[in-house]
Amino acid sequence: MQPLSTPSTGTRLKSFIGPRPVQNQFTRLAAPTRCVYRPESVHLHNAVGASRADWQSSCAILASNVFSQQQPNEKPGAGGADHVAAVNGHKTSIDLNLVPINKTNSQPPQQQPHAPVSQLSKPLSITDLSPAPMHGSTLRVAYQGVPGAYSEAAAGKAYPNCDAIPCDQFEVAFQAVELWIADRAVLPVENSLGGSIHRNYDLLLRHRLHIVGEVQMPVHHCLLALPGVRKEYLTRVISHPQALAQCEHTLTKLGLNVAREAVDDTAGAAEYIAANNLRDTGAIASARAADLYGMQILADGIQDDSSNVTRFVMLAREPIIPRTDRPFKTSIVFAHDKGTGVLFKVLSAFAFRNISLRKIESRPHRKRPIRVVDDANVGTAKHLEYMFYVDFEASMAEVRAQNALAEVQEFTSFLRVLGSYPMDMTPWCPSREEEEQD
Ligand SMILES: O=C(O)C(=O)C[C@]1(C(=O)O)C=C[C@@H](O)C=C1
Repeated sequence: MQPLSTPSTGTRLKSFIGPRPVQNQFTRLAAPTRCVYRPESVHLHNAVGASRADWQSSCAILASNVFSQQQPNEKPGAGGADHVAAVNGHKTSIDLNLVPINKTNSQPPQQQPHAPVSQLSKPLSITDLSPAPMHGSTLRVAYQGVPGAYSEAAAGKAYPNCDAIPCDQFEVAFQAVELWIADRAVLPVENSLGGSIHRNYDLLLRHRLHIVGEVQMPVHHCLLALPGVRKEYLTRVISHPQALAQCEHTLTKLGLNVAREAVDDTAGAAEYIAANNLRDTGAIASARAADLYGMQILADGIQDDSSNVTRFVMLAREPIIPRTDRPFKTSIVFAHDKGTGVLFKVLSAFAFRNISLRKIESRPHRKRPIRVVDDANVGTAKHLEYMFYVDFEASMAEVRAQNALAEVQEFTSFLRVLGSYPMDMTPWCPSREEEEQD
């Protein structure tokens, strides 16, 4: 991909979190578009504190899609709602009036209550998942970092030929989409070596964007320095904290006696060294960053594991219509007030429907960090409260997923669907190191 910069700003977007300056590039850009578009920005799902009724209506909207998507012979997962009611002793989704399961599944196709196939609009195609931008030009995709960052490459993989818009913080990328400066954001959520990028989990909850896709990218790190600098001259190595974590052991094995310092992004580290002519400092970044900022590669493939991969999510203002003709993943976040075995019950809502869970993450509940528990015999105890993020392998267009969520709703005080989106099924690409060995 050619070097990209913000088409409209020519520079990286900066945050205006906290007191806003009277005028800067960001506010100048944001103000007119915000007035025009904000009222039209309708969201199916709600942020923290959303009522149950709101969520139910969101779920009902998603549920209505199932009638145009569901194949006549599709059944919910083995051990459907009836089975769950018997095992868990909780109400099934039939009581919640979300999906009339019995009718849908027991009647022959011609008697089903939903629209006949002939009445359906034309089949959805891949372009429905990545609709053309409203303004009719190239899709604008916000990412965190500067050109040469892995996130920029992920934006290019998710949306080939997009205009990638560099942002100096994750939160700015969220804001860029919310304020219509960008059409999408592509942000990292987890890495095979470094684990979850918690900041983005927290931001997903604080903002109202929807996950509309995911891409997984092999991450191949290099140790960069200014031309002529040798490894022995380095006293520190700077990079994104995830990149430092992913190369921790290799840096030691290289015999580098260096301080490790975290900066905002990998390519930004290379840019900083070049801009300040720092001959004692190395950067962990991509080979493309070396090209862009005139750095030399001192060591190639320095990640601790050659199968180092980062998963990115694509975010948009509106959700996509979930489908059943390809593997989908759904991401939810929930909290519960109290109760015994709530987590077990929630997870069993998926297990009994044969829905595989891909990931569970818990984060401290910002609004209620601590709960005081009165226990007459023992005294007052304090528990941390958590938000739970779960990714499961099913589409919200599937009856079994809707029923699972209807049941989860019974146990939780807050539930939000972050997105139902196609899974990245791209065959694994070996890293350059592995290719060379073949
Ligand atoms: O700094 C970058 O280049 C990024 O794109 C960020 C980021 C991350 O946040 O995890 C992305 C992929 C790699 O895992 C390392 C860093």
